[in-house]
Amino acid sequence: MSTREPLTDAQVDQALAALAGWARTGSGAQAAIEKTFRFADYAATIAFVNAVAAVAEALDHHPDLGVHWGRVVVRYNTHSASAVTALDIESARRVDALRP
Ligand SMILES: C[C@H](O)[C@H](O)[C@H]1CNC2=NC(N)=NC(=O)C2=N1
Repeated sequence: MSTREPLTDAQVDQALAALAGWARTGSGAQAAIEKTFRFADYAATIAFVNAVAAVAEALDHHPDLGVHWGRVVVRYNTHSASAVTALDIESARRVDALRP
């Protein structure tokens, strides 16, 4: 199965059980996965954003990012599928791996 095929809400929830801090928002065509990361200062915040951008370019799969002082909200879904897909889950794993 392609990594850009839609996952059901139940499949998304099952995959997220292994990913700390990630949650599904919405369901069906509105489903996305989201996690908030916190940082001690703005420089660390932006360094993380740049690292996430590098992951996104490497996978050709790009999250919505909410960038705030000391806080970044990372949100993935697959636009072309109007769904959460295995590629979103893999992206979440790679973003988690950026943090010690
Ligand atoms: C041409 C390129 O592969 C597509 O536009 C990619 C780029 N990044 C993407 N990112 C996300 N989140 N969903 C997509 O469907 C998507 N499509």
